[in-house]
Amino acid sequence: MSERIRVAVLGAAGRMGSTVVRAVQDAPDLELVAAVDAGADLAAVVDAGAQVAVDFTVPSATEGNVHALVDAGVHLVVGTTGWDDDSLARVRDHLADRPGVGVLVAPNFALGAVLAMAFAARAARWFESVEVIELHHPDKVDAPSGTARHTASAIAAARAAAALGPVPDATTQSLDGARGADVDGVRVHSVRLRGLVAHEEILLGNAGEQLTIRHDSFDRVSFMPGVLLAVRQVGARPGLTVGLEQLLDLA
Ligand SMILES: NC(=O)C1=CN([C@@H]2O[C@H](COP(=O)(O)OP(=O)(O)OC[C@H]3O[C@@H](n4cnc5c(N)ncnc54)[C@H](O)[C@@H]3O)[C@@H](O)[C@H]2O)C=CC1
Ligand SMILES: O=C(O)C1=N[C@H](C(=O)O)C[C@H](O)C1
Repeated sequence: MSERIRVAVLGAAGRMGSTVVRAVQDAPDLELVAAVDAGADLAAVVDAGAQVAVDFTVPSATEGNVHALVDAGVHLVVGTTGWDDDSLARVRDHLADRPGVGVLVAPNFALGAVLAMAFAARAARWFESVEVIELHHPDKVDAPSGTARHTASAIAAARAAAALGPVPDATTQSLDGARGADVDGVRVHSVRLRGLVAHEEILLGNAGEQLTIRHDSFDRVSFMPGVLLAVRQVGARPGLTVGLEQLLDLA
């Protein structure tokens, strides 16, 4: 058997990080060499000889982790949310000075969620109306979800490419937030409910018909095949890759 990929997990005590630790330990071609959480020195990751680090931390920490480990020549798989065009551009610029290092940032590693986003973007040009609803556990720290932002942006881009006008909406809000957040002209609604894990619905409407695309992650194991795929491939993808769809022939 060829050499195992040496993997570090950042945020290892968290809901996702602890699930990734188990998945890496169970994968015969991967070796867990470091599992760190808040307060740990990232030098431990480098000293352990990690080739790939997986980051499931918090939006306020993830970009700093990425820059520090890119400097050390470690490839990164990032699932933490909070990324925007500016922070992604900073990583892209940094990677231009570190040829050979790869960073993959994906808002959702569940294969069904990635497919739902792709289907929604494909369908968007054929519908007058569209709204996105994301539903999560109440311990989630951010809203809207990274997945919902990514979904809405892709839908907006597809609508723009098809020269569709704005989504019709004659409503005046009598209470702020009643119509959800506006992501590139697409309304996004966030539900937080005990018992949920991670769910998304894309509603597409035309006169007399509705298409609903829904994805449910009932358990965090749903994210693991995508995370492990990214760990295995990121070293062969220098530069910045955004979205697991890039690895699934869906982009
Ligand atoms: N891309 C995807 O498929 C998914 C992404 N997520 C995202 O992953 C992130 C983590 O989610 P959860 O695991 O539910 O959160 P969590 O709160 O359970 O875990 C976060 C962990 O990161 C640790 N942490 C904080 N700062 C750190 C630092 N500087 N270095 C190392 N560890 C640090 C915390 O102590 C905690 O243990 C969120 O942004 C969430 O939206 C969650 C599920 C799937
Ligand atoms: O915090 C979560 O749980 C999740 N976060 C990601 C997001 O914000 O899109 C992915 C998934 O929805 C679970």
